[in-house]
Amino acid sequence: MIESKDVCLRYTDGTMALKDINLSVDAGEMVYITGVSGSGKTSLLKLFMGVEFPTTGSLNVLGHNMTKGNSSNIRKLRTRIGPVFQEFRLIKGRTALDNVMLGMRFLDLSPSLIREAANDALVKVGLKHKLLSPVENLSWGEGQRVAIARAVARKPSLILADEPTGNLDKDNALNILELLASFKDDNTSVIITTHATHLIEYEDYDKLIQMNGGNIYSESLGEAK
Ligand SMILES: Nc1ncnc2c1ncn2[C@@H]1O[C@H](COP(=O)(O)OP(=O)(O)OP(=O)(O)O)[C@@H](O)[C@H]1O
Repeated sequence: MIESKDVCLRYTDGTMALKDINLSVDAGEMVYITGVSGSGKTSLLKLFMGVEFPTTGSLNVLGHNMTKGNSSNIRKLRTRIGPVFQEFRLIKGRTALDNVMLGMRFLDLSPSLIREAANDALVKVGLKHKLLSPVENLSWGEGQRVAIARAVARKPSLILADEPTGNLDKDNALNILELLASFKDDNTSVIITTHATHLIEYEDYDKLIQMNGGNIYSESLGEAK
C-alpha cells in the first residue's frame, strides 16, 4: 500500500519537516502515527495524498510513484484515498447527505448509487437521524462523523485520518478511533495520526509509529499483528 525509502521533505521556506522516513504499510493494516505538535505527522499524510512530494527519497502509494509532475495520476490515486481532515472541510449550507455525496462526485458511479452509498455511510457512523440536517447545525462530533462518512463512502483502499480525536472527551475519542478501525479490512488500510497516545493502549492496531522532529524514532507492532 505504502512504501517509503529515505524520504525527506523540505518546504519552500527551508523547513525540513521530514527526514529519512522509512516505513511500509500493508493492505488491511491499522497504523497509528503519533508525536508532539510539529513532529511531522500532517506532513507525512500530505505526502501520502500527493499534496506535497518528497524532496529526496522514494515513495510509492497504492502503486503510484509519488513524484512531482504526474498530476493526472495523482488525481486518479486520490479517488482511492479517503481523507479525514483536521478541520473537516464540510460545505456549509448543505446537508450531511449532500456533503457525503459531493465527496463522491468524481467517481464513475450513477447518481442513485452515490446516494445509496452516502446514505449507508452516514447510517454506519450513527447519523441516520441527521441525514438531512445542514452541517452547520451539527455538533462538532457529529460534523466529524460526517467527515468520516464522506471518507469511507467511496470505499477507499486507504483511509487517512489527521488528528480525528481533536478535542473530544475520552469516551467520544475512543468511539471515533473504534469507528475508524472498523473500516479496516483486507483491502483497506487505516492510518490515524494523533498526539493522544494515552488512548492508543486501548486499541487494536498493527503498527505504532512514533515521530519526533521529522524523524521516526520508534516503530512497534500492536496486538492486531
Ligand atoms: N507549508 C509549510 N511550510 C513550511 N513549514 C511547514 C509547512 N507545513 C508545516 N510546516 C512545518 O513542518 C513541521 C511539521 O509540521 P506538521 O504540520 O507536519 O506537524 P504535526 O506533527 O502534524 O503537527 P500538529 O500535531 O500540530 O498538526 C513544523 O515545523 C511546521 O511548522
